[in-house]
Amino acid sequence: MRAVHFGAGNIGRGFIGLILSRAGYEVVFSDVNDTLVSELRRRKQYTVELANDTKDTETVTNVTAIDGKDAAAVADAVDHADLVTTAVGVSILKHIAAGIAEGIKRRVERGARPLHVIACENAIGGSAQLKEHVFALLDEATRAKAEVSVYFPNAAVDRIVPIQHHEDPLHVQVEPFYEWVVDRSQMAPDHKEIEGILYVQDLEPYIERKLFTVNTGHCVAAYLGYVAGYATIQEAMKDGKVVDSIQGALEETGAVLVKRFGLDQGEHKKYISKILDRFRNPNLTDEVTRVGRSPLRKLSPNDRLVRPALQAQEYGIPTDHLALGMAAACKFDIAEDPEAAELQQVIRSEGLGVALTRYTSIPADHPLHRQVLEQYDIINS
Ligand SMILES: NC(=O)c1ccc[n+]([C@@H]2O[C@H](COP(=O)([O-])OP(=O)(O)OC[C@H]3O[C@@H](n4cnc5c(N)ncnc54)[C@H](O)[C@@H]3O)[C@@H](O)[C@H]2O)c1
Ligand SMILES: O=P(O)(O)OC[C@@H](O)[C@@H](O)[C@H](O)[C@H](O)CO
Repeated sequence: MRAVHFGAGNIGRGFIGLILSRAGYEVVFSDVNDTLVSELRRRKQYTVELANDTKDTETVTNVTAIDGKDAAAVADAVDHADLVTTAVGVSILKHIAAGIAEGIKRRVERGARPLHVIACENAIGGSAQLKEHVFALLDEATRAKAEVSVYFPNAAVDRIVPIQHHEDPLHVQVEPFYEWVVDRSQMAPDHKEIEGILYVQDLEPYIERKLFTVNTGHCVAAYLGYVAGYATIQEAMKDGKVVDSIQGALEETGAVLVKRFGLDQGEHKKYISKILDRFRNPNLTDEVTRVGRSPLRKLSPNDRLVRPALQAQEYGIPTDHLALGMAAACKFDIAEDPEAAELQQVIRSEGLGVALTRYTSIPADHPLHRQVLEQYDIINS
């Protein structure tokens, strides 16, 4: 069994590759980072260390890599894969679509077995987005055949994996917790189950609970942490004021989630508290620049701040803390982050109100828009 995984980065090596290798797959990573590719090809294994007191370490074996820039190699790998997964970043999905499309074309021509393609990105409908990019590149006849032989089940993935700073470029330190949930209703009827994946009939509550709790809380920690001058999430979590704001934001998203999905309030409270403990993990060093990265994506209408805030507004649930998170995102001034640089440039040249409407799609006359401007003024005062 061979899995082709796009993205040999932090979550690719530290989570997806590990689970697939444990389940008996040969894992072929496709990446554009030459060092990662050549080291994976040479050593065919790497180590994953848990961020616990005993630093438990596991060797992940039966792995190799191909150069993601080599279109022929990528298409060939997809053609001969039993499973395709990705963890490249949702905005990169369009760049890997051509290789996947070419591989699918060849599979369809030779009548290959059904294939699952699972995007393991932080987004609602990540695999569906990838499917759209891929199918746009197929001719009508191939599309019709792929429609019944290539499945793109959506997924939710949860494991905190910071930027790595080790001498060994393949070694990766991860938090002990993990959760990988896949939408069974979008899979081939006779699909094989992989140990380590939770298959569910309806992914919506899982992905929204994850994105609007773990990722909402995380980005509020990163943006407020940045504003307060902290370099890491762990430092920010020692500031009671920052923690109160995260807690407030998660109470707001929590009220939405409880209402939307009928979650048990007490259970959800425990879920929030477990997540705050994960952020505090003293064995991790997770930079606010990583967790806050790509603020335009994080401020986009379907992402972790705006979507739950708009839902909260509809339900009459307060949104002060989510608005504070959005305002703090607008203060995230990291020159090396192209989205942060763009946001700052637009705020400087056209003003916060214009920037906010452009990137969040919140109309200027919406109460949430006003609330974000107010919170921004409070931060500045
Ligand atoms: N790190 C985490 O804690 C975490 C947890 C859950 C989900 N995620 C999600 O997983 C995805 C990856 O995040 P990450 O933290 O591992 O990022 P990362 O930057 O460590 O890894 C991304 C990898 O993709 C590679 N890549 C870029 N363009 C490519 C291309 N065209 N073809 C093949 N590979 C390409 C990069 O070289 C890099 O190695 C994101 O969507 C992120 O939201 C991350
Ligand atoms: O990967 P992003 O940029 O969508 O979000 C940054 C972090 O919040 C994220 O990577 C978390 O560490 C992860 O989602 C935990 O499961």
